[in-house]
Amino acid sequence: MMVSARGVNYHIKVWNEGAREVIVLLHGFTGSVRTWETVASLLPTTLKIVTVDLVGHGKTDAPNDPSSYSMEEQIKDLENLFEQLHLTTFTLVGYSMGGRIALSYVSVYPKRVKSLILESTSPGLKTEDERLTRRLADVALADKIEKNGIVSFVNAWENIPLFASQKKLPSDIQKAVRDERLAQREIGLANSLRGMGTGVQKSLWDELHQISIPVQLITGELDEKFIQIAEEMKTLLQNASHTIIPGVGHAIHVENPTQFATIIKDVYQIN
Ligand SMILES: C=C(O[C@H]1C=C[C@H](C(=O)CCC(=O)O)[C@@H](C(=O)O)[C@@H]1O)C(=O)O
Repeated sequence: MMVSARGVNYHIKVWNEGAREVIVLLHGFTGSVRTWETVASLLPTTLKIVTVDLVGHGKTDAPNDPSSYSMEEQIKDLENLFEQLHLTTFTLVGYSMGGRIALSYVSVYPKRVKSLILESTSPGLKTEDERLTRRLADVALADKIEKNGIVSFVNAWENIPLFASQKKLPSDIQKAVRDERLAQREIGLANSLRGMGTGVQKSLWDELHQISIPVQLITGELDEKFIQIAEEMKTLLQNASHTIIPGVGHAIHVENPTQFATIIKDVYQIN
């Protein structure tokens, strides 16, 4: 379905519409609702699964103005969408960029979220120096995406060290990830980096202690950088656990969807 917020038309996919318990899943950079198809197929029909193509991604509009992609505008849109969809309470799941958005959403709009599951993500960067350096890198990448096109970008992106562990996956799974990325629009990815890249968003490190709901931090054993980030986040959050999934890297839901689905089912005490 398409739902409009602030004049941005969002594509939303829902499984099990009539179910009572609700979970909302937010994909990462270069992702879409397709990200969650395998995990959704492993979850029970008693769980309503709501997935959103974030601004500039999937079938959601990709505005030309980078300011439409700010974290503040994205979480405001999500609140608008959740209101329109009558989602009163749910568990919110975010992968990577989607995790940064989930954390940002909860920090501003806490009332709907019963618990958080954060996969391979961060609360932003602590210092202005780090943010400036990252902003420059992300803007350069954004310009490169627009100059060289989506195929060139995906060829490079799928080969960054963060995704090395995905090379051992079956070719059909690797192809599904690649096809999902190739289906993106250059303007959408470029403006996503410019508007809500890791270096653009404000740091939430000093706000983590205010989050009282249960937070499950999940990282892959092969993803050292985000293991360390999760370990530090855990010390600052009021009610957090950190699970390291053996033998996988950054995209746990891609590399071990069964384990990822089990973590979700455990939240709802579903066997
Ligand atoms: C490379 C780094 O940061 C990027 C990596 C992961 C994030 C993401 O959402 C990627 C999802 C995917 O392609 O599977 C992305 C983000 O948070 O926006 C980061 O730009 C890094 O080393 O931090």
